[in-house]
Amino acid sequence: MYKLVLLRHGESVWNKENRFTGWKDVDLTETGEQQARMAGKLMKEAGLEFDTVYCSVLKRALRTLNIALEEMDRLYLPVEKSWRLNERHYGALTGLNKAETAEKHGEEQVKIWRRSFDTPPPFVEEDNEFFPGHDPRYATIDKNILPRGESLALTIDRVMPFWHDTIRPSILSGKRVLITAHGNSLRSLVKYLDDMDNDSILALNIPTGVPLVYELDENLKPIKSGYLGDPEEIKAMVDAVANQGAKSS
Ligand SMILES: O=C(O)[C@@H](CO)OP(=O)(O)O
Repeated sequence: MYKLVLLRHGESVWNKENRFTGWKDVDLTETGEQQARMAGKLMKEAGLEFDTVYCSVLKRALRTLNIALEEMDRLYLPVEKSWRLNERHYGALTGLNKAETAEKHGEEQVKIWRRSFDTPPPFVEEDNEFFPGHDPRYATIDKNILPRGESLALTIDRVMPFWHDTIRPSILSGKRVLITAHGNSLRSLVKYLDDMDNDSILALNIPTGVPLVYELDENLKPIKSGYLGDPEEIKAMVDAVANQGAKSS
């Protein structure tokens, strides 16, 4: 039996401002830092140990990871960072307020953009500030594979090679793995692990800063999974994520 822990970053500045974030590299809020500390505390109390960690290259995930590892006194653990674990790229929606976008385009359209399986947001052109080709951290990646906007399906297409080539072999070699990433890159992994169909993934919302622990069999099929922490609080956090696309009035 293998254990795998998935951790979404704590609340970010743009989560708080209810803005489509994607690849914009925003920092944690104070609440986000507290959530990261709590995540570390819960993992420590649960007796979880890790041999290696995988994280996106965005600071909200990296800082969440560092705070949680500090809480566990495990800052020394090796961390492999990959752009493939980044949040899905929100294209031309990046930076827009989700409630205002719902006022303008309707809640249904915002739900389609946020949660449908394969409808991408409008793409950005290469001269747009949110095209990742301008960011030095992506300088070694072929411009043609850098996203200009992604549906969940497109996100899955770039997350899963990292799972198959790197994370899966690492787990199968006996390493205890923590993955710190984002709402939609983690939804991609959960969809795969739990073998969810394209409709049921629509309803899946992952709360910020709450460790999700999987027990996996020898073929990495889930035996069981669950969040660490108070179930009622977690439910409220999940509902809050789902409701981010509601009109404010
Ligand atoms: O804005 C984003 O990048 C993501 C995560 O915060 O939002 P959503 O839950 O709407 O996909």
